[in-house]
Amino acid sequence: MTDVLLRGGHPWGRGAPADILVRDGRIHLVAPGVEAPDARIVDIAGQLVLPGLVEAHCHLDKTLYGGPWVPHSADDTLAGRIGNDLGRRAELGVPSAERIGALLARMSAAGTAHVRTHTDIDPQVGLRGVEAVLEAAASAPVDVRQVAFPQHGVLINPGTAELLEEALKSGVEAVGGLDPAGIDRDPVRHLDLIFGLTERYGAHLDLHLHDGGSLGGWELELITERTRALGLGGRVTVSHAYALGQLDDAYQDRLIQGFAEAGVAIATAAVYSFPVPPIKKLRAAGVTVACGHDGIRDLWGPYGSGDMLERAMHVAYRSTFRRDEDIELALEAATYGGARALGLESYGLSPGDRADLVVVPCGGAAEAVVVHPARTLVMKDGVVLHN
Ligand SMILES: Nc1ccnc(=O)[nH]1
Repeated sequence: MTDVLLRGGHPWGRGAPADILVRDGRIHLVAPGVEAPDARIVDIAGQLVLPGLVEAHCHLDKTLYGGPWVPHSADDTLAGRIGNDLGRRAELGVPSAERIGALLARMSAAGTAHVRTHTDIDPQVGLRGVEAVLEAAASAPVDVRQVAFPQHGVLINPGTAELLEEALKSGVEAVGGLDPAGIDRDPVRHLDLIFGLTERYGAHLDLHLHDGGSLGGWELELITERTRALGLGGRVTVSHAYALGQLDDAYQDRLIQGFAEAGVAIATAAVYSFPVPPIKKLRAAGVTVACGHDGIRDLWGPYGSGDMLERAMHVAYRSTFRRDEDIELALEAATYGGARALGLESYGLSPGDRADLVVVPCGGAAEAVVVHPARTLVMKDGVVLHN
């Protein structure tokens, strides 16, 4: 593999420009004035270099991306969306490895290097979604990790718990959950079940929590307690966590302190009208914050482009961030935060890290988020994919 020398860019966070020499899929050297006569040289003077973007919450298996436009047909309730999804997915050919592949290609072109996707598991679809994602991921220049996701409930949907376990046995790396109270009606049993699977299979856990207000707050307490008691810090993520943004400051602060101590991460998609979790407070307390698109052009909603810089803009905008240092927090969620939530190793812009890189014609992080211009260069494991 030929060495690649990215000349004159600004690696994010370094301040001064530096050349980046890439060798054998890794960052070999980051320094000014690197000489590498045998390397392929790419001049990126004055441009910003970011580590590969991390899509930490999406639903690849549900996507209609790459196919004809499908007008949105669900009503405006969670139950309505779930019912519409169940009723129409077969007719629309969901899950489709071809559609998933089209979306992964788009994500990669926009600089996404790592994806965590929640794949529906239920007695009707079985593990077909898992298989479709695996098939598409096998030929995509993106690392894809799946969450076995009980979209249609666990306790209320007999056979689902067994399928979750089967998915973990087959190598799916994380187990999911869904509104232990609002959907499954028994939060303690739901959480004990999915935490039990997490522990038994050495898995990660990433749970959807739409339940709002004090009910959601109480569920966040139960999640924190279990994470702490089982020593699963760093392996547990709560996705959405709308409740966090709805609670009073004192309760919010208590929950956030608990996440920091127990090692619970928060993933947000900054969706529609629900409050975004308080990212500044979470980060100030040392809690990992990740972000993602949620559904991209599927039966749950028509939006989403696959571009994580654009998604970071939505996160920043919905967080009412205006200052550069605040907007940068959204980019942090789309990069290092996501990497921590997913447990990625060798992620970053230092020698020894995997050479997953994105270059944008911007002076800094905030501009990259707000403008999210076309990518100058995308590199995955040392291979230039797009330049
Ligand atoms: N926001 C969501 C997307 C898909 N499934 C869910 O349960 N929630």
